[in-house]
Amino acid sequence: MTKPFNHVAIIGLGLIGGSIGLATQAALPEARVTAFDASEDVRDRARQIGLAHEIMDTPAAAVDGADLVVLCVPVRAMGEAAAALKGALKPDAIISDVGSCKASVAEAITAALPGQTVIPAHPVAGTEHSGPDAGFAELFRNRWCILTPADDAPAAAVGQLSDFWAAMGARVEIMEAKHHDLVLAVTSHVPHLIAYTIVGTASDLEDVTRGEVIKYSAGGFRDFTRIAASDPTMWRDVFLSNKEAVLEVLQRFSEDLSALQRAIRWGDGDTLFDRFTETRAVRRSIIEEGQDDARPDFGRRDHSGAAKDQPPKN
Ligand SMILES: NC(=O)c1ccc[n+]([C@@H]2O[C@H](COP(=O)([O-])OP(=O)(O)OC[C@H]3O[C@@H](n4cnc5c(N)ncnc54)[C@H](O)[C@@H]3O)[C@@H](O)[C@H]2O)c1
Ligand SMILES: O=C(O)C(=O)C[C@]1(C(=O)O)C=C[C@@H](O)C=C1
Repeated sequence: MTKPFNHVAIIGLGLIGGSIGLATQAALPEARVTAFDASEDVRDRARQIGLAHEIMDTPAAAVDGADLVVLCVPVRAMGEAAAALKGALKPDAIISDVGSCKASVAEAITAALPGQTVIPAHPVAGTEHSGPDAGFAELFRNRWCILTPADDAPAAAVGQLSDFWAAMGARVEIMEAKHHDLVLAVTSHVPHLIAYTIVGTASDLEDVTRGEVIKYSAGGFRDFTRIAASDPTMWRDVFLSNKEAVLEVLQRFSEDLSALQRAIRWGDGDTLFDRFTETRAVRRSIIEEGQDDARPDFGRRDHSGAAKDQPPKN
């Protein structure tokens, strides 16, 4: 176990920043937690619900004296958020982030803060909700947090950040940034694009079906609508920042979709049956790994902060 951080500063107090604020106060009671958000409304709300010990009105005040700074803003705002900290940081402060893609974010933060130790991270945990009221302390429990340090990153700093995320309840993995971006394009980014597409297509078809699409939506379509309700700013930024990997995975996806289309056209039941058998096995292995708690009702909070539902047992 490395030395825990004495003072954690959070920039951006939405779902992820707010959850880190709550989880840090719960898991590391000795640490001081300060924060800043660019929106005055968010800062006011964050003070009311206690997302940090102190919410400051400037980014410089929030990071003053901090030994860990976590940037929790949309990925294309990371460079600007980092630049706003210039001159206000302790020289030995570790700068991290939670962005959903890593190569472009690492580049932007490192360019904005030359000479500072930057260790990018991505907690692979979230919901379709955003904003300060969406945060909850248990979000990271038993979920992966992927760190993508540069080759020359100080091992002690990587160890300290790993221990911080372990204290948040996460399982920590180290990965190369470009590899992270390809893996997440497959497991998170393209699935979101597919959800946005099918829900958009169904909504366009409403003209033809006169309200029946929404009325009879159940099961599969409902699951897609949950994902397609995710924050537009966050996801616009993810697709534009992880363009190369997303386009590569989409190319493969459209070839596979064409193969299924062809099987349907030619009545090739074996191809369909074999594919669906393979995909069922993927689902079962995810459940066996215990990675199935991001489902629709798990982790939602009512206004008192109490959990509404627990994950159903499989
Ligand atoms: N939502 C998820 O499921 C999820 C999961 C893992 C990682 N992430 C990543 O976490 C980051 C934050 O996502 P979120 O879901 O918490 O978003 P969110 O919309 O809930 O919160 C983002 C906050 O950042 C603030 N902000 C924007 N620009 C700023 C700036 N320059 N300085 C200070 N504050 C600024 C906004 O006012 C907002 O309150 C993103 O990079 C996203 O890719 C999201
Ligand atoms: O559970 C959800 O709603 C999510 O979308 C979470 C999810 C994901 O795709 O797994 C979304 C983006 C993040 O970068 C990490 C996690």
